Parts: sequence; structure tokens; C-alpha cells
Amino acid sequence: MLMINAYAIQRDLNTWSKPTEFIPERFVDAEAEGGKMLPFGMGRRRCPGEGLAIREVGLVLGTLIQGFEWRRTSSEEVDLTEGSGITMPKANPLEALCMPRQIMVGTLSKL
Ligand code: HEM
Repeated sequence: MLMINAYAIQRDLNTWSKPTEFIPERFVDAEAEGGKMLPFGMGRRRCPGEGLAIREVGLVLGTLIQGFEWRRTSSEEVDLTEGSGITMPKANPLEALCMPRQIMVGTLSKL
């Protein structure tokens, strides 16, 4: 079995500028730097659910943003420290406040 170290590859300073910084713009264009990211693996055993996953993530995130107002629980930045584990969990769980957007209250109350 061949396993690649995606964690190290995706932090390689020869490939990424400021690899540990949150710069979502690098993923806007598949030709840009973000096109080098490997969240679904590579080769014959590459994740077959990639197409579904990409659509699902966009749909879920869009729905949460459309339906709710989101706030941090304090004025401090969200702690993005990495925990240990295969799926790279956060060290500390994310806590956030959410309120239904006024325009969505009618729809949400019917669910
Ligand atoms: C954000 C969501 C997802 C991520 C980040 C992800 C990531 C991965 C990765 C990294 C692998 C290993 C690839 C390799 O060995 O090179 C994998 C394998 C796999 N994924 Fe996903 N995946 C996601 C969602 C899904 C979904 C939605 C499905 C199915 C509906 C799925 C089905 C599979 C299967 C069956 C394999 C094993 C493929 C094989 O061993 O031949 N994944 N996935």
C-alpha cells in the first residue's frame, strides 16, 4: 500500500504561499494555488464520492448561511488549533450562536 503525506504536501512552502493562513481566495480558480489541494486523495483509489461531497458541502453551508445569522460566542477569534486524529479534528469544539433569519422564520417553523 502506498500512502502519501497529504498533510505535509499541503503545507509545503515550495508549493503554497503562507500555507497555514486562511486565504479562501486561493481556491476560487482551479488553475490557482488551491487547485493543488488533495482533499479527496489521488489515483485509482481517489474518493469516488468527490462530486457528491462538493455539492453537499456547498448546499449545506449555503443553507446554514441562508437560514441563520451566525455570531461568535465572544469577541475573540475562533480557535482553529488542530487536534490529533486521522480526520484532523479541531482541538476545541466550535461554539457559535445562531438565530433564524427573520425572512426564514415562517419556513423554519413549518418544519
Ligand atoms: C468532504 C467529503 C469527503 C472527503 C474529504 C473525502 C475524502 C476521501 C479520501 C481522502 C479518500 C481516500 C482516497 C485515497 O485513498 O487516495 C476517500 C475514499 C473514499 N471515499 Fe470519500 N470523501 C468525502 C466524501 C465521500 C462521499 C460523500 C462518499 C460516498 C457517497 C465517499 C466515498 C468514498 C469511498 C467509497 C472511498 C474509498 C475508495 C477506494 O478505496 O477505492 N466519500 N475519501
